[in-house]
Amino acid sequence: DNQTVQYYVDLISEAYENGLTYVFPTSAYEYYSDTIPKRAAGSVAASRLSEINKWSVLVLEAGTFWNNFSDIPNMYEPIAFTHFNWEFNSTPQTTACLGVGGSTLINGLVYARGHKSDFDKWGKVAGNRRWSYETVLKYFKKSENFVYRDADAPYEPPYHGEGGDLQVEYHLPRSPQLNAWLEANRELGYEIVDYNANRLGASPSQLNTRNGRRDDDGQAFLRHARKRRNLKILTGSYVTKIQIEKESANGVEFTHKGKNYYVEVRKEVILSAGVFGTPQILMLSGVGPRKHLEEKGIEVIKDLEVGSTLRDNPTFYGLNYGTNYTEPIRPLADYVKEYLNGVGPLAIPGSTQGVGFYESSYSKGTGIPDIELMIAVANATDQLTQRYFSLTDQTYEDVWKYNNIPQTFIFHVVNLHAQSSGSVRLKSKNPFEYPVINSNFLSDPESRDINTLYEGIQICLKMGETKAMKAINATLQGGPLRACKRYQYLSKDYWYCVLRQITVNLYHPLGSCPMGKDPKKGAVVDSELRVFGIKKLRVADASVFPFALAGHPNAPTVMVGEQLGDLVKRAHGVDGNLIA
Ligand SMILES: Cc1cc2nc3c(=O)[nH]c(=O)nc-3n(C[C@H](O)[C@H](O)[C@H](O)COP(=O)(O)OP(=O)(O)OC[C@H]3O[C@@H](n4cnc5c(N)ncnc54)[C@H](O)[C@@H]3O)c2cc1C
Repeated sequence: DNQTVQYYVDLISEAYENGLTYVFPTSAYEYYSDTIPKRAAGSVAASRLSEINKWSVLVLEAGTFWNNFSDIPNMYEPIAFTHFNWEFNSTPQTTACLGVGGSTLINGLVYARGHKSDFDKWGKVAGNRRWSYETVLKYFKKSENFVYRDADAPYEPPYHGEGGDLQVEYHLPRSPQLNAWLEANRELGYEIVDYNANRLGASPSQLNTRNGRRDDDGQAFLRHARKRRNLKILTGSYVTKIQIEKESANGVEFTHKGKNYYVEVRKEVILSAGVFGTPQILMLSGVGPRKHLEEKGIEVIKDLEVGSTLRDNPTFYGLNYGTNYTEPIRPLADYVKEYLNGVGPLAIPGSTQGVGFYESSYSKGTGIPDIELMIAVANATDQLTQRYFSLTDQTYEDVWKYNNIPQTFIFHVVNLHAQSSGSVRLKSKNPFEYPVINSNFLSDPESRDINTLYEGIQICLKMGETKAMKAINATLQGGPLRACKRYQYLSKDYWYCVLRQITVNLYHPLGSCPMGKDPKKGAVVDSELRVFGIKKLRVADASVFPFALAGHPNAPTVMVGEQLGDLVKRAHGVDGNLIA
């Protein structure tokens, strides 16, 4: 009805307005309260463990539950300027000029699991076949509810699940730019494929939406489970330490509404605080690199390489194309009505309409993608974009400011298997200080990371030359970037300079507590997600990934949560209904 439409119009208008002046927190002191959303692996773990009704499960989460605003997928940028965002930042980068961090923002909802070869490698690194493709596919399918609502889109049923908690669907409708891009792919010999079936090629995006509304992991896995009497979710609870005695996790210290509490654990502590929160809590608890902990005055309980690796998918956002197609700009109320019917631009986060997976020269002929391209269409750039990526005024002016937004689309070039690795360290032993995050992008000695991104740019430029793209008069916009004016515009040197200026993360941090066989070689958890040398303590989140995958991390994080459920059940004598 009109009242509902107006409610959403106000919600969205206010968010855009507030975004321009919102002041970011710089520590959990200023910020931590009843405000941050819960998500990902922790939600899956809580859901699966509370299935056993004689077990009591307590979830400690710093934030709160989802709301009507977080449900709107394309509030992707504005929501970064609200209490939903921790706003972790990387240290200034020497190798890539932008070092935007950011963790528990509301995500881009692209459902892309990674390639089967990633998981077969993971199984080897872990020394356990439960992480190999054959097994993880069963977990992916268990979680998934694939709803096929675009009959023209590719779909390979053997790779998808139905009836699981997390919905996956294609967005509707497709834009003319997306169709032109899919056609450009065909012209260049790339197929239109179901990319979750381990294929190279392009497709409209598969998204975690439920009839156009965000289906975040909290809602997906706890919508029903939170009604269970043996599951208690205590929001606004900031975990400061795990109490470890005699190499065993006995309980958890946390702050709730200004008071400190200690909860004793009967079975196990499951740490799912994410790629920055998990290593921070472990180190505060005495589990981490000896030298670093001693420097911070923390008693060392277990010397492990916690936070010594940090990976992401470095991404180049700077390829904007103008076209002769003008996306009609309609009143916001129209878009809201579409959204309430499950379709339209508000239902597509970051306007990411299409994604494609490609080989660089490093992976040529293997069938394993290491480049991803994403196409975002009109409405995806504005002044919030500048704040979102912390772009300098000059870079913003050179690349974005003068584009005619309704005629523009953008290619994002993603390096899937980045070699560079950064770190997560404590600023101090004060648990409310944010950790020190160093992304360390484009730092690999062989320059493979930047070379791969450059090859991705070349694929985009070729796409821009296809008949399909010429038919909409696709023309590269913006530039030359003044910071790179010493190089000939569009030369190889120019692009390398641009890449060092505006490569940022894709908010896909992972791997700060990696799984492996040998703690002496940097592994923090074993193949059953147990922290080496500490009893009753497991980690279940994206920090356990051993390396970056050829996909987006949420689907594999959910898979980790599913594995956790089965591992804990088996360890405590529940055998029925387990996958592995
Ligand atoms: C902007 C953005 C876009 C993204 N786009 C995509 C995408 O399109 N597709 C995709 O697959 N992935 C995407 N991701 C990544 C994906 O969302 C994450 O990989 C995934 O959510 C990681 O889950 P996690 O369980 O490891 O941690 P998180 O989701 O970070 O969850 C950790 C939880 O722990 C809580 N916490 C942390 N510290 C404490 C503490 N001390 N006490 C209490 N609670 C604490 C946090 O509040 C949070 O709720 C994106 C992420 C962002 C930020």
